[in-house]
Amino acid sequence: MEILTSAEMGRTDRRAIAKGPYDGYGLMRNAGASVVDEILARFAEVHGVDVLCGPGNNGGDGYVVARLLHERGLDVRVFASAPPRQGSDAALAARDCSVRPEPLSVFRATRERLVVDALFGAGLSKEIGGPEAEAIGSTQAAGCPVVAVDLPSGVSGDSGAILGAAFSATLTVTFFRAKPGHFLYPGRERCGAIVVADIGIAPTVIEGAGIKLWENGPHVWRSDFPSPSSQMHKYTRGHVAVFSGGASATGAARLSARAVARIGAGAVTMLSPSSALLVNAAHLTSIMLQRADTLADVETFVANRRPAAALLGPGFGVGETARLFALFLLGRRKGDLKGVVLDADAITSFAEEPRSLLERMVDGEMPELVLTPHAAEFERLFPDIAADRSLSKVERARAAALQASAVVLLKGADTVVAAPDGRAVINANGTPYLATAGSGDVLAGIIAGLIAQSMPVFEAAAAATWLHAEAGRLFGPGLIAEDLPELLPEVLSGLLGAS
Ligand SMILES: NC(=O)C1=CN([C@@H]2O[C@H](COP(=O)(O)OP(=O)(O)OC[C@H]3O[C@@H](n4cnc5c(N)ncnc54)[C@H](O)[C@@H]3O)[C@@H](O)[C@H]2O)[C@@H](O)CC1
Ligand SMILES: [K+]
Repeated sequence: MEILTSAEMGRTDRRAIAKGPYDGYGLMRNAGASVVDEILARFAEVHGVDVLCGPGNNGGDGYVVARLLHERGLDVRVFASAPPRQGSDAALAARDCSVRPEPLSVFRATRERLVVDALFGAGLSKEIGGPEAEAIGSTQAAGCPVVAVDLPSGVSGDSGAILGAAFSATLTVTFFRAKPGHFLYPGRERCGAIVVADIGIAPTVIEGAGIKLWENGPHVWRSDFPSPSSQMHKYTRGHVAVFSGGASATGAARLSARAVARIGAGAVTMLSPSSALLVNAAHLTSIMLQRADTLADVETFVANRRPAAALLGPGFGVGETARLFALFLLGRRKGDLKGVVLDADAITSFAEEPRSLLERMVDGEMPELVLTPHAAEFERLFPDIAADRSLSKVERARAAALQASAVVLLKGADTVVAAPDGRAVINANGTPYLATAGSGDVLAGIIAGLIAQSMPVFEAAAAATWLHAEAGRLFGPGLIAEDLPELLPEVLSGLLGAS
């Protein structure tokens, strides 16, 4: 489940070759064979295949595919953009392929034939132009199925960015492990279905290689996931403070509070300004309500009731009060308050003076901080990182996490969660139905609820992202944010086993 950058994959290939049993050409033959297996399984009705080969090892994989399909009696044509470098594995693969290559410039896609894209993979180093761009255009116009070898050519394996132009594949077969570009947009939508094929590289080859990026899923955080024991009472199951906005903006915090409760925290207190007490009281049942207008009110509450986690931001309003409350919470000791989740308005409140937030960590004894920005909020808090177009979404989240000594959850269809120590996950189980008002408030509540139950913060944020997306998928069309907390029990049953 690790995700490897191009450089990490290159090192892995070299290490695997050094360890054996496969040499470079052996791995290439396995790679080509795995692509052929997928083609035969999924495109049984196709009789004509056009294999487009680039000059590097991605093209080498293409020659293997062409040879194997030709040996099975399919009508195969090969179009090469340039010959492989002499002495390379790709040159061996081209030598062993009896289909004579034609120049890429004569290639015209037709609707009936399958295109195998083996122009560029991990080695894509500049914008695509010339005959390669024309081949992409012709394929797109024909609307024929496309199987991409390793990556759709034009998609950066490291960032998912499109360099000039890119194929839109029906299927992408990649090798050993997925790459960031398979999960990060816009690359992700160019990949079609993704198959990660075993090409004979032992998983032990990456042990000790310092891989710190994973596809998000229970394998990353399941062992830290809370499960209540019979000795617990409600406060040892975690008490969360959720801050409400004013009288006309209380819904967001109530959505958060509901999610905190549903994810298993033992108790939730809504801290509400006087102006909103009646509105909140009218809508809350098991969730406790406490008046909190001033910092003194919050101080008294925290001292007396000692919440394990706090969530500030949803519907709260942007301004001085949010900054004051946030900095007070972050100034506690970790022994008293495990973590603080700052979302939405609480993030925007620091846009004018981010330093007070980003430099708050004076020692490791302070509460952990989780920031949950969407792209615009991220840009407000981390303008320099957001402006650096050379960084992938994973690198942006990591840089921000390091700068803020916080777990940063950078939202989107490809949400990334990063920790200050460089660990990161990309989430891939989302659904477009999650893009609905209040969805983020629920997510923030799930995170706070898990932190209160003593889950480490990075794992809590990653787990919350995955559970939230599972709930969204479970509901499907017609989803509104109110549905999400109510679906958590079913998602949790699936995760924990209904016992
Ligand atoms: N032993 C290995 O290392 C293995 C590698 N494999 C394949 O090898 C691929 C990586 O091979 P390479 O590192 O040779 O890289 P690629 O084959 O992806 O591309 C490198 C070549 O393309 C040229 N190039 C890059 N961008 C270009 C552009 N925009 N326009 C024109 N030319 C451009 C480069 O100058 C270089 O000649 C993987 O994606 C995978 O498909 C697999 O065969 C498995 C084993
Ligand atoms: K490719």
